[in-house]
Amino acid sequence: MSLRKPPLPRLLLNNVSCMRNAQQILRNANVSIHDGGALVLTGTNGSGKSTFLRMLAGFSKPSGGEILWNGHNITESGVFHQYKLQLNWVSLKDAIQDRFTVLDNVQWFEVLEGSQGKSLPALQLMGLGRLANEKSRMLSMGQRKRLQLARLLAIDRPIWLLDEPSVALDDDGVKLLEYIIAEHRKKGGIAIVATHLPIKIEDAMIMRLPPRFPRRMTLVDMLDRGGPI
Ligand SMILES: Nc1ncnc2c1ncn2[C@@H]1O[C@H](COP(=O)(O)OP(=O)(O)OP(=O)(O)O)[C@@H](O)[C@H]1O
Repeated sequence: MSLRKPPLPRLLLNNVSCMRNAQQILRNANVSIHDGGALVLTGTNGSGKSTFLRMLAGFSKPSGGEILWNGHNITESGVFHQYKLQLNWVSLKDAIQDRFTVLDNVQWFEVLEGSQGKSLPALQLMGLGRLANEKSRMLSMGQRKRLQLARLLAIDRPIWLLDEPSVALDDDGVKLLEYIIAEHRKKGGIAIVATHLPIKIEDAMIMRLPPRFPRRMTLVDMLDRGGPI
């Protein structure tokens, strides 16, 4: 009989609670994420998905409990310094400089990371190869999102925090997103995805955040009932 201990989860949320504007978003959550794992956050608009991701990125502290990376609390300054280098973040703010080329907008991040040679292949995979030398202001919303996803590939960090990564993507774009998440996980990477759109992520843990406010009748309900507005 083996007495070997099971491996530590790479990320562990230990009894974590989270507040925003003095309102509870998350209460006593316990989640373990191992290498290759995925967590999908769902919930209505304003339920706190982005807030939760920001907390995981260390931009805010849990109001209770602790977030452990390799068993260490990420809010400790020595740990945070290492932890933040593991993260790759896609948010609705795309940090794209319109006057730079598409390639520059990826390469700049790659250079900061101290690597080279991955930006163009990443853009090609995301279907933007032929636009690489165009100014970024030429890009459509979906193409801007594809550029953000190319950055994920060019920088190649193990923990991906993706806030609504499929917004503005067409069907092919969503398939590419699903593909790169699956490939990232095969290499042992972790994907944490906040979304209210369906994205196929195999064997993902799903965490549904409760609505922050009691639901009142909305315009959509009134239209469904066919009643007067
Ligand atoms: N910059 C901010 N300052 C103060 N409060 C904020 C800020 N951004 C969001 N909030 C509040 O925090 C709550 C959670 O917002 P959050 O953006 O985390 O929700 P979400 O689930 O990601 O929403 P959505 O689906 O609309 O993107 C919201 O109800 C909002 O009122």
